[in-house]
Amino acid sequence: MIILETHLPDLKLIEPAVFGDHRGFFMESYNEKTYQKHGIMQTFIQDNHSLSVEAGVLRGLHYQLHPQAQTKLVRCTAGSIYDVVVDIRKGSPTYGQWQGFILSAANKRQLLVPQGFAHGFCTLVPNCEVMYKVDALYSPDHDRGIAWNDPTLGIDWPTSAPILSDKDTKHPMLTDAEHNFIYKG
Ligand SMILES: Cc1cn([C@H]2C[C@H](O)[C@@H](COP(=O)(O)OP(=O)(O)O[C@H]3O[C@@H](C)C(=O)[C@@H](O)[C@H]3O)O2)c(=O)[nH]c1=O
Repeated sequence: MIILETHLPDLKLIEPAVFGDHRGFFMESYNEKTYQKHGIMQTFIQDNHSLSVEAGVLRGLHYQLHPQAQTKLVRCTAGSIYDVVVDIRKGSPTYGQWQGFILSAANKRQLLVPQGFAHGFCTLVPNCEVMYKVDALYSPDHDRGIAWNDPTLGIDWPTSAPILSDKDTKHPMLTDAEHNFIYKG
């Protein structure tokens, strides 16, 4: 397993070890001891799985407030997505900056999205399945979002006319969004 550093502090891109043979492949998608050896100390307590049927489905940008803030370990197990995170930690040297990554069933890359980041993705092909572990339970009362098309963020999404949930059409811009994350350095 290899950890690739990113432009945003604490955000990690992970390339798991994949053992291919004539049958296909085997990989550990999570191993507590191995991940802890690489500094990923979170205790994951919920697994999520979504299917997006069409290309151009955009889910995001989402986060949960403290005390239900979530670290997410995200991967794409079918198809290919453009996965985007935005640093919304007050005092962070990269506050308001975003970075995007292609996660796919083929590249098997995982993104460790720390607490204090808004997260979203856009599907690049039909029938994308995304699976992710989180270290705090889902809490609708703490669930928040930022507009995917906030012009101050300027995210370069693969489409300008995505397929959205009703909820995702109504999020505020970052400057108006409620967020209570502090960058700890
Ligand atoms: C996120 C979530 C949703 N739900 C329910 C609420 C709702 O009825 C239905 C669909 O929820 P949503 O529309 O919020 O699903 P979705 O838009 O896929 O939300 C997800 O988007 C990505 C980008 C993330 O980062 C995730 O943390 C999560 O926010 O599933 C749960 O029961 N548990 C959960 O953990």
